[in-house]
Amino acid sequence: MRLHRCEGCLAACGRQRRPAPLITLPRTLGAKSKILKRTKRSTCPSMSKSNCVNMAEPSPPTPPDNDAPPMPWFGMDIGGTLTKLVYFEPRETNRRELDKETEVLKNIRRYLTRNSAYGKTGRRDVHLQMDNVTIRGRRGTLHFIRFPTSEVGAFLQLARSKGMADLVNTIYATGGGAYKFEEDFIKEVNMRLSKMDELDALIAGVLFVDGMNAQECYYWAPPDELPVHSHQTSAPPYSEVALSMYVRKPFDFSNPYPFLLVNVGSGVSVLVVNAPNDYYRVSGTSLGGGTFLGLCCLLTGCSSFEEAIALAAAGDNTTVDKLVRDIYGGDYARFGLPGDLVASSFGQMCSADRRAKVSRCDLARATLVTITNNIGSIARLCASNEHIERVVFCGNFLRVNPLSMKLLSYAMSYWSRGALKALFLEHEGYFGAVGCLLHLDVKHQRRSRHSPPADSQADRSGT
Ligand SMILES: Nc1ncnc2c1ncn2[C@@H]1O[C@H](COP(=O)(O)OP(=O)(O)OP(=O)(O)O)[C@@H](O)[C@H]1O
Ligand SMILES: CC(C)(CO)[C@@H](O)C(=O)NCCC(=O)O
Repeated sequence: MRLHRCEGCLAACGRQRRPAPLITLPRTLGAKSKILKRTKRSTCPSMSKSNCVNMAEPSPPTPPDNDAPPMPWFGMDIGGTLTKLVYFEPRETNRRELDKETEVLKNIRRYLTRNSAYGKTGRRDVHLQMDNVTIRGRRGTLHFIRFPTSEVGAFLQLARSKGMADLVNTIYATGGGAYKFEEDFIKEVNMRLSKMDELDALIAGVLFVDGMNAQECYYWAPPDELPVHSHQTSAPPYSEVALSMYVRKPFDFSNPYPFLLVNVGSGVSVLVVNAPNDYYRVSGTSLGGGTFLGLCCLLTGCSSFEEAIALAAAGDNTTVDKLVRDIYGGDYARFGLPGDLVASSFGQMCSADRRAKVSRCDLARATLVTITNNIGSIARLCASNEHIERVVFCGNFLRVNPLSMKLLSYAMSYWSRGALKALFLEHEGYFGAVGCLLHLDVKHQRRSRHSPPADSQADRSGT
């Protein structure tokens, strides 16, 4: 069993990560989520606590699937900032593959699974690895790899040097980069990109991963779980002191609909999800993770997301922002605006004196708070317009960023007087790539079995 490492988590959570239970990928996306939901609630014995412990027991052998697409299986999400690659490593090699398995395939597997860093910027998120996943009757491990999209050229060179191009002629890809870099893939490594819509892939990935990992969905709350607006503490409820008390708790997402999905990537998309194949994009904002990082680089001279987050964690936004009390001298009680609330983000920075005194950490913190609160406000308005109570935040902006998660949790709860719940997902920014990997299954199936087109958004996507 792997010990969960909550990267960047302020509190060392030290909880044990359970191996993912055995799930069979169903035939269509529509059926898939229904089956996953049913499985998670009742029919899959491995989902119960005792059975999850039993996952260490030997599982039945994987049935041979002569119809499966050839290995290696990848799903790729080429986003505005980061490219995410999900690799399925089969546990056993079937007879057909034993005959056929080339040195190249073995080398690729070894290279991907024995390293956690690739070149200068590629990283495998080992703590997110999912063991004992079953896709198309094949049991194996999902590996999660990311690199900056600006390094796609280096990735293509690596793919060529590892001989991947000789083995794989089609990569299943999503995200804007699947369109933008299509010709580069053909020119550089003679690989075709089979494209899937990024929001279809995102939802398919969220439902699949949540179905496999009982601990996927969680929330942050004060230890006593009292609604945040009823707290009577000396410190403002959104201060460092109050937020540092928040603890992470698992949330049972087995009955998810409807929910609002807020994907905070470079930009932000807000989706209303009513059912696996019934969703729409209700809103979005260009003020997202890319804005946070871009502004932080400009204002502080930092050069990485991790550095920006570390600066923000050590900063104080009240030296940068203008608070209600800076304007009113206290609360604006008539309309319920506490004195500690930010009245104007960066509102102090018009003063030359204050600019001279401000620190890099404070600037990073104010940038984080500004972007996070804006996303929170948009999400809250969308949720109340759509009469939705559960707001699920995902995307890599939340990576190693518990501060934003806690701020969002506080804001959702406070401004809705406890009606809205902010939820988070462990595999943050990888769902699009997972959705793509599943699409590989659906597409191959359709090609090989001549089955009628599945009634799913994924199947209507521009592939
Ligand atoms: N190592 C990192 N390098 C750069 N940005 C990072 C990193 N880790 C987290 N981030 C944050 O994640 C954001 C990108 O998130 P994500 O990968 O979900 O979106 P994307 O797919 O690149 O963008 P979009 O969906 O808008 O095309 C960045 O803008 C940044 O705020
Ligand atoms: C353009 C996408 C969908 C690319 O992932 C994303 O960055 C986004 O949703 N941006 C916000 C665009 C808007 O203002 O609605």
